[in-house]
Amino acid sequence: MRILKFGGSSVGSPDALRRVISIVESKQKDQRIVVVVSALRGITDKLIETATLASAGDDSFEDRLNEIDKRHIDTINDLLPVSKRSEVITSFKLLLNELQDVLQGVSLIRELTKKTLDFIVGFGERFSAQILTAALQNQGMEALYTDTRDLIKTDNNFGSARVLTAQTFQNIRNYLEDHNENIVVATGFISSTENQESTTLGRGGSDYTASLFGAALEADVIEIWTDVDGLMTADPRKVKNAFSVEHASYEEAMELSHFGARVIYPPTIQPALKSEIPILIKNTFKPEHPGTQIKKEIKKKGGIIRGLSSIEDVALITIKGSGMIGVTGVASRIFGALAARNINIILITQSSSEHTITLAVLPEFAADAKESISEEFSEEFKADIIDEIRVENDLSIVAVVGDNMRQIPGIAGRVFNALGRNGINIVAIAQGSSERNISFVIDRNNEKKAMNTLHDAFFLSGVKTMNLFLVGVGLIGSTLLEMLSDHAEELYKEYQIDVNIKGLANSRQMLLSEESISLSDWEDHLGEDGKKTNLKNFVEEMKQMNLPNSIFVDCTASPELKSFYNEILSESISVVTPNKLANSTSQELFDQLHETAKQHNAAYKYETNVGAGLPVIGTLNEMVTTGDHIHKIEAVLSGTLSYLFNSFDDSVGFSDLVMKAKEMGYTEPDPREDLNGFDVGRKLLILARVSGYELDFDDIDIQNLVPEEARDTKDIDEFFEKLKEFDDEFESMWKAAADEGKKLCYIARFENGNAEVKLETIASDHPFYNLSGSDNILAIHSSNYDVNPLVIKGPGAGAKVTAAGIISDILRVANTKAYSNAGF
Ligand SMILES: NC(=O)c1ccc[n+]([C@@H]2O[C@H](COP(=O)([O-])OP(=O)(O)OC[C@H]3O[C@@H](n4cnc5c(N)ncnc54)[C@H](O)[C@@H]3O)[C@@H](O)[C@H]2O)c1
Ligand SMILES: N[C@@H](CCO)C(=O)O
Ligand code: NA
Repeated sequence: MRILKFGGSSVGSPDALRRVISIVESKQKDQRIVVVVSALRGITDKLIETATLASAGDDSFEDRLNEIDKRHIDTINDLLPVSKRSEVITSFKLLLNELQDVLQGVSLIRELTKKTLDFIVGFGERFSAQILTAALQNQGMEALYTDTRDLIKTDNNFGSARVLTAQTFQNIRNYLEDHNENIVVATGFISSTENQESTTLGRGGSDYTASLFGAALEADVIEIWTDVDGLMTADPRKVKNAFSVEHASYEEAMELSHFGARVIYPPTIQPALKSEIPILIKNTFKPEHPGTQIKKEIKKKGGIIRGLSSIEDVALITIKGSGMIGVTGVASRIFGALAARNINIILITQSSSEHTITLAVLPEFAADAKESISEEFSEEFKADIIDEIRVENDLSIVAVVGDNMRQIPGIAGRVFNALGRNGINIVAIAQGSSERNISFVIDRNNEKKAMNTLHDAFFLSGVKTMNLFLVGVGLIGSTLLEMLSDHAEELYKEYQIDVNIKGLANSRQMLLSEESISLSDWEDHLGEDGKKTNLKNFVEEMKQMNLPNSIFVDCTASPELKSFYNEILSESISVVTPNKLANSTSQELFDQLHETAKQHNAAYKYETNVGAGLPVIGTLNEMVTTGDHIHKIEAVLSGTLSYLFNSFDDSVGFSDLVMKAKEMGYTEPDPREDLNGFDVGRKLLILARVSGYELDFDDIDIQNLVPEEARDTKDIDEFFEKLKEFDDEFESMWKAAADEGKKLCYIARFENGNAEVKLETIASDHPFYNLSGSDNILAIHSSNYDVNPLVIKGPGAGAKVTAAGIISDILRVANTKAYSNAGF
């Protein structure tokens, strides 16, 4: 014996119904089956709406009724050949007339009791079961229409009646004995009292019906057919990466359902659980998918955590008082007081000192709950044993669920570590008494973020989803996007990192999107869907999106962005930047950004500030944190200037060479920044600060190579024109050096707190003499590198090397930030 239950979506359209028919056909061949059906999708709601309109005396309830009529007639016409229609249409119309009479009555007396509403909504299942029965018969199957109000008996708690199980089970067994049909088509959701008054089984009622049949008939399995692949690891509307689990225990399924997983509701499992009948969740639209099997004992495989669930909106009530210490029965008195008002406690925690008890309830019960507790403890209030009962709103509960959690220590630690790394503050924690769940209360606006963070941490076997917000899509920014696109697969395979672009901006337009922005046609997307750029709004929207593992990338050369970094880092959003301006203004800002990053578990990475992709900042950091002392740094830090002096000969003018450097992507957007030594000065300043020295830009002695007359040129074109006039001057400078077998070299030097950047003439025995192309070189003298300095050398400018350096920073953030799933 097998029970099959089809929910509203499975009988939502004639096409869906045809699928149901073929599933039923394949199952009934070698055994008897019970098919439980819900109303056609949307019909239950429509019936409620119709009844409500009628009770308000609004005649438009007739229109709704006509819609209900048409929907069913259309379904019948679509499913059955003309010759078979009249019989089922006749019985449908009879039912519809009955419904119309009741509605008319409701409309006349302007009153809709729960009892009447139960009677009215029950029509949905009666309609659908009749139609399905006729359609199965039409395919040559032996199907029997069954009105379950004759079998399932309840008390008279209309709206959500309690089942009288013994009598119900007996009725079901007798019924199946008295009939021979191979397929029993039963109306889900509906039942009746012993006086034959219609009742309904409440939320998830049709599942309950199926479960009752299963238990009564000791079925081999209860199959719940729906429109998803089974019980999911999390609500897929909240967690994009959620997937269906193959197995779950009854308890796990209930814990997950308790917190709102919509596939199955707790009471519906009870009868099956008691009789240990397996439940199979299947997808009507993908019958080949294995779905989820729910049974008593599940093999201890497939992870510790079964799933995550959440309640989006709860209120927290905290009862505080020193007098509660050691007083027994406080908790049970609270339970009693709330139970007396039918208030369900979702979660309860007690601080270890027992000074406070915190409990969560649905927000609509908060005021009532506070009142009932105040009344219960009025004496204690007077005696100052209890000082305060506080209500907090706009909170969510997230629960991590899994049977195996009991045996494995440290799950709670992992949970809170992952949340902490994403700046999610926890208001209260409770380990369920079953030890199958750890629940915690957080701000409501962090719910989705927390779910995604934990899902990544526990289910994605190491895959880290990084969310990027990129401002600046010029040379470096667009090269970064191109490289991310080219290497996406590799990043995923080799590093288990999934990079998603969630925001883009240039100086004109900006675009933020919950859907990841395509790496291949971001340009069109930004152009077509972008809004006018406003950095404040960009940052605000990014914060609102509140995604886990977010990184803000500044690929502009603009001084504007640095003022947002601190705010961004305080939101636990990491910052990765090739833009040097934040680190090279005040020492105060430099210190503040590092401090904020530390405080909020965010990363602040700027390896490409110096030497593009060369590992300069990382190396210095490593040296300093391992206790080394940096004494002196001597370096060539400008890719542009290195290139200019390495490539100079008499075949090309200096200004043309600068133009070439710009075309090669070595220069700053404004090449005057390279030639005036500011770019190098900034880099030296950053190196000194990273080495632990306090220094300001003004402390650096900088030699400006831009001729006086070309400094205040109004734009870059005019600058190049002016610069041309000095080609001869630069050439003779170069010639003078070359004649002596020497080279020009723009050197940055930091020693004993003194910093200078200037053009020098170096001989062939100088270690910097053999540089080529855009090479940078650094000689770092420290306590550990005493005799010979540590030398770092290589290409120090260019779009590709810089973008690669930014990707390395992103990988570093991913590795420190997203909590990987290694070992679980
Ligand atoms: N070229 C290199 O080798 C190299 C190496 C290391 C670091 N960098 C740094 O990379 C950064 C980017 O350089 P680039 O050559 O790509 O510059 P670019 O001029 O080509 O691009 C800058 C981008 O930033 C945008 N932008 C500018 N101001 C903005 C604002 N206020 N708001 C929003 N968007 C704004 C522009 O629209 C453009 O998309 C610079 O800070 C540079 O110092 C470059
Ligand atoms: N304009 C810079 C880019 C690297 O920061 C240079 O030439 O070195
Ligand atoms: Na670097």
